[in-house]
Amino acid sequence: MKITRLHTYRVAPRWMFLKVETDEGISGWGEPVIEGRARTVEAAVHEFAEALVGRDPRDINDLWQTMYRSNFYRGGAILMSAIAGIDQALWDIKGKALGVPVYQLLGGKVRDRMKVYSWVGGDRPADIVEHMQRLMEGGFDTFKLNGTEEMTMLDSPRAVDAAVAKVAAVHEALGSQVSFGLDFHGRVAAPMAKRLLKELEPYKPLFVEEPVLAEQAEHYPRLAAATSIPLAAGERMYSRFEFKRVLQEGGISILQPDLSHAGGITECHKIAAMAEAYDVAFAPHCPLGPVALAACLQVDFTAWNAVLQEQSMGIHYNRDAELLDYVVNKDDFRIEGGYMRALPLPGLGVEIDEERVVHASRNAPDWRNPVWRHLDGSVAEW
Ligand SMILES: O=C(O)C(=O)C[C@@H](O)[C@H](O)CO
Ligand SMILES: [Mg+2]
Repeated sequence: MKITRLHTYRVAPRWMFLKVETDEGISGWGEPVIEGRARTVEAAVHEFAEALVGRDPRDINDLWQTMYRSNFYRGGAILMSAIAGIDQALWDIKGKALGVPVYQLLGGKVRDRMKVYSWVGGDRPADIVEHMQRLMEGGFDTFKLNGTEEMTMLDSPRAVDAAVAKVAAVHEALGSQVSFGLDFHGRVAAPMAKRLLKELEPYKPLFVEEPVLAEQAEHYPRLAAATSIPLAAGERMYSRFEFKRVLQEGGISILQPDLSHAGGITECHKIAAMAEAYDVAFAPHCPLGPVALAACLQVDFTAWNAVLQEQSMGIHYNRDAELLDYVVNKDDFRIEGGYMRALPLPGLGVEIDEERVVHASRNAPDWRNPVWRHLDGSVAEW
């Protein structure tokens, strides 16, 4: 079997799909994208394509190592996202060629269903309790929300109180009916993170995500020593070689690699195993589309330490298109009691509506993340 062509399709809301075609009529889908830099990742995918066309797509390990190591300058968000989407498509092809879902190729399932959570509250957390109550009717009991809005490096007790008050309102209204993670989203500097974590302790958040920016990872152990709240991170780390340092230094209890940013199934399956060796949980980041989610689930069902899966249905980023819009069988991602089942079809297990993808790619938006500013006019972490 040989790879013949790679097609990329940028689509709303801010995703990109990759279709890898072969000379045997089997095609595989991937989702290589960095939110806000889709065109840059697209260029990287097509540069990788130069060395992929003509190769056997089933040689996944050699293709992964070659894509990674053939670049003197390697790693990082763009190249690892391009490799991630290509890797997903290669696994999709291999599973389809063998007639089995990817989780079978990774050794089979360790669980019957996978716990998922939903975002609430948007960029500036609001109407959180009502939003959670609506989603609880659909079976969700686990959520994630942004922990703060803009926060300066030395913000006022008033700003801390405002952030904590939103969480206190959830705790007062819903108590132990729900679990929720708080995403600090890298908006908080270390001094403020320490104060916020202390003030949030009484409300027992399930975890605090990106308590500081990934480039401030040396603070994770110090922050963890000051709180009982499990700390989570990973969406802005892109390979085993970054995650190994976080595991060695400690402080992070939940690793959240993104299967469309951290090298794909091949890499994240290894990251999950590394995390397990350090007694660290695995909870893939996935605010993206159906191919990314399918790839996550394939790994989730084979990783004993997989605890939670993010999915983007209803997320505040999904303007103009939703997760199921590009999926033929909407039932693929059915949520029952807050859980998803394994995808039984061969490959990644999801059938992409190619006609819908091609149509949507004709007027794809160039999504950019907001640029926030503090009151003094300086740029704020979004
Ligand atoms: O889902 C999450 O945990 C996020 O932090 C959202 C962020 O990753 C945006 O997708 C960036 O554009
Ligand atoms: Mg996040």
